[in-house]
Amino acid sequence: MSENLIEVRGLRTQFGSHVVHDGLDLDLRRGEILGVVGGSGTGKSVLLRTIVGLNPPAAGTVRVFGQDVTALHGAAREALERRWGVMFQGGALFSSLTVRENVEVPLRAVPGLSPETRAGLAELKVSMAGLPWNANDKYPSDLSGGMRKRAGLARALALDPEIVFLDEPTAGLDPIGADAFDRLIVELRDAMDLSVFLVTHDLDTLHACCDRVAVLAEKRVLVTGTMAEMLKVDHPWVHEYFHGPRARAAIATGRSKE
Ligand SMILES: Nc1ncnc2c1ncn2[C@@H]1O[C@H](COP(=O)(O)OP(=O)(O)OP(=O)(O)O)[C@@H](O)[C@H]1O
Repeated sequence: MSENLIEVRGLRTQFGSHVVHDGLDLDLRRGEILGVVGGSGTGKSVLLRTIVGLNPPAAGTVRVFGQDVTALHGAAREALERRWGVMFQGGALFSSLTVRENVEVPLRAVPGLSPETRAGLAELKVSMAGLPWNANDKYPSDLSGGMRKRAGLARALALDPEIVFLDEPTAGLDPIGADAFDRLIVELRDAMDLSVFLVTHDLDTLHACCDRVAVLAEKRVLVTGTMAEMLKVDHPWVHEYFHGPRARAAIATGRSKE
């Protein structure tokens, strides 16, 4: 059985009296691309933010690489954070920095890197994210939405992470751009031995990339499994999502892993 890099157990998250998650369990296995889906507002982004320690849970445990995220502080916490990269929705780039400088931000935490080495490493990640050489000196405002997402991905890869968190990477992309991004995710997973936590609404992405899917509903992970297993789940939202017209269109494109 493969090792779990992330283990969430009995998670409760809430804002005031608004309970977002209650009794949520989730695993991310080493080497897999896990798609996290659910209706709008079911707490996919909050779950991502909670796992990376940006949102303290009200109850439950979040273990990443076997360590309790909420219990670590200082240097131990920073060391853990260096083992993952996050691509937030919209890229979350610094608008006053060029693409290269944005990717250099996480590298500044690495002691002993000369400015030239840091710039070289950043340029390598920009290239791995599929951006042309001349993108390095551009500002986020000079880039298309798809290029901004690739720049956000390059920054997430800056420290050679073991886990990458992607929040709706294909949202807002045209179908060709989204297709290319899906392929890039799989290529990078294979090339860099990544494990990927991927929040998405995009059924094409689930078909093209994901080894397993976790469905958020009723404040928890209602079901986890392969796409084939999702088709057999007898729950109204899950059935509608995986059998609706968009699901049929995604299957018809023939990009399915299976
Ligand atoms: N900082 C916050 N303060 C208060 N409520 C919040 C905060 N962040 C998120 N929420 C609420 O938590 C719920 C889940 O939000 P979240 O963004 O995780 O949903 P989502 O499943 O990612 O939605 P979508 O698919 O629309 O992006 C929403 O009702 C949202 O309003």
